[in-house]
Amino acid sequence: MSDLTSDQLARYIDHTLLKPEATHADVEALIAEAVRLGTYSVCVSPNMLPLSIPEGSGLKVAAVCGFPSGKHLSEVKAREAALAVAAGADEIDMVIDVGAVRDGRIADVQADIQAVRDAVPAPTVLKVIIEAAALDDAEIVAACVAAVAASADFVKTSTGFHPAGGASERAVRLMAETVEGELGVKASGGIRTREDAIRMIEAGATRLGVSASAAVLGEATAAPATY
Ligand SMILES: O=C[C@H](O)COP(=O)(O)O
Repeated sequence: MSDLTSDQLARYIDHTLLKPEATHADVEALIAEAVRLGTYSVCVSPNMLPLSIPEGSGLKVAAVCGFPSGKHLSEVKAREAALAVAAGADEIDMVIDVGAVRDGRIADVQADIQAVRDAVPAPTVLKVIIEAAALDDAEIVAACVAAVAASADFVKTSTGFHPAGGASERAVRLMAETVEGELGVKASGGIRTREDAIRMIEAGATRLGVSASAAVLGEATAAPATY
């Protein structure tokens, strides 16, 4: 994997801007940078949709849902996801109720994911953010099993906003082992360098959520994550 070209690495990346203070001008700049870098998609907050994606660019649009706490009612998440798809989202990155996993209420977690899945069926891609840094190994496995059972398309490590931290190789490896190729694995949160990105892919990530994409693709340097 260390011999991936920057173009190949870019195709793993959801170029992400989820800061509360983001403006429409910031999102326009994100799109322009994504097209220039050749990333797979842009990932934005749902109220920034619809986006003006340059024709012929092939750039996909991802929107988050229940972000960042996951403590929204399932009906609210489902509606939020459906509205985002109606406004042009190809992919939905939803946050689960992390506390429900820690309570052992896995049936509730599965039902929450299923509510969103039912609201945005295929071909919309559904990613399930489990906030792995806030879970122990058994909880990570349980959350991934719930995502598989609810027919999600990806499990995703992190929102990038949790004080416990972002993606770790250990969590990515455990998530990849659990979903056994049935679902994709998205590593996100704290990926700041090409080396970080390659480590995540080698651990089993099939997609990366990155705000510092220019740095990861060798065009700049990024400040380290401050978890
Ligand atoms: O998935 C999205 C994350 O918010 C990206 O986190 P980051 O800003 O640490 O790259």
